[in-house]
Amino acid sequence: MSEEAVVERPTTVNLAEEYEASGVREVLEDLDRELIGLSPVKLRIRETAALLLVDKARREMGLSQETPTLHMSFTGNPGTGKTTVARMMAGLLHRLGYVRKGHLVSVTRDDLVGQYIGHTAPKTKEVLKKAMGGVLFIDEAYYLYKPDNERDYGQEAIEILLQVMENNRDDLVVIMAGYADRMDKFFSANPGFRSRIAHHIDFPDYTDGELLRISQTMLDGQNYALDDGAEAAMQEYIAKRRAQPHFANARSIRNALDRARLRQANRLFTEANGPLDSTALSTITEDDIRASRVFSGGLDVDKAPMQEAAE
Ligand SMILES: Nc1ncnc2c1ncn2[C@@H]1O[C@H](COP(=O)(O)OP(=O)(O)OP(=O)(O)O)[C@@H](O)[C@H]1O
Repeated sequence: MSEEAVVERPTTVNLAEEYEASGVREVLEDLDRELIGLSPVKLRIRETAALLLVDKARREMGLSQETPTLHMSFTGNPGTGKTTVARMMAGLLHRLGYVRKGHLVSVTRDDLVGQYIGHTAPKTKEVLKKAMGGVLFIDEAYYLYKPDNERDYGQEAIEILLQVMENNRDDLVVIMAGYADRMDKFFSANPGFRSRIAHHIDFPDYTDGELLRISQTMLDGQNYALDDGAEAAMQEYIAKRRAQPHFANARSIRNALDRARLRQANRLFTEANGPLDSTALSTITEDDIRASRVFSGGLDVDKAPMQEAAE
C-alpha cells in the first residue's frame, strides 16, 4: 500500500469557518478600513484570497498537489498604495499558510545589484535570504534590466531571481512594482518573469476627493484635524499639486501634511501667549496649508532633491 493511501483526508470543507479561523477576514477588513478608495484593488485581493482558500482546501482533500504560483506585479503611479497593499498581502499569505513568516522586504535595484564584478550575486542572495518566508517587493523592477548595456550587472540579479522564483515558490513570493508601461516593456524583454507571475494588479491614481479623505484619515491617525478653512484650502492644494511635477498621490499628501504640522507648531510658538488647549494643539488651519509654496507657484523643478520644500 502506498503512503498516500493511508493519509486521512477531510471529506468536506467549511470555507466560512476556514475564512474566520485563518484570520483572512481580519486582514481584508483592515484593508477596507485603512485604505481609502482602491476598490478594484480591494476586489482583486478578495478574489485572490478566495482562490487561495479554495486551493488550500483542495490540497488538503488531495485534489491538487501543486503549490500555486503566487508571484505578482503591482502597477501604478508613485504613492498609489502598492507597498502598503503588498505588506497586507504578505500578512494574508502568511495567514493562509503560503509563507512561513509573512514579512515584507522592500528593495530597489541598488539593493540587488553591485557596482563591481562579483558583487551582484552575493548582494542578491543576501536579500533573498532575508526575504525567505515572506514577500520580496521589488520597486521599479524594470531598472534591473538595461538593454543598452550588455554587460550590466542587473542581468546577473535577474537570473538569480528567476531561478529562485521557480525553485522556492513554496517559501517566497516576489511582487514586482512600478509604472505600468515600463513594467510591460520589462516583461516583454524578460518573458521569464511574465511566465512566473500569475497575478497582475493595477493601482489607479486617486481622485481629488479620495486624496482629501486620505489627508483626513492620515491626520486623524495622529490626532490632528483640518478646520473648515483648512479643508477648503487642502482641496485647492490637491488640485494644484496634482498639476505640478513629481506628484506622488498619497505620498505627496503625507509630505504636505508633515509640512503643515511643522507650520502649525511654528505658528503656535510665535502666536500663543497663554495656555493652549488640546483643540489648539490639534487643529491645522487654513494658513498652515496656504503657506505652502504650491500656492505661490514657486516650484523649481531642477531642485528635485528639494522637492519636498515645494510641498
Ligand atoms: N488608500 C490609501 N489610504 C490611506 N493612505 C494611503 C493610501 N494609499 C497610500 N497611502 C499612504 O500613502 C503613502 C504612500 O503609499 P505607498 O508607499 O504604499 O505607495 P507606493 O505605490 O508603494 O509608492 P512608491 O511606489 O512610490 O513607493 C503611505 O504613507 C501610505 O500609508
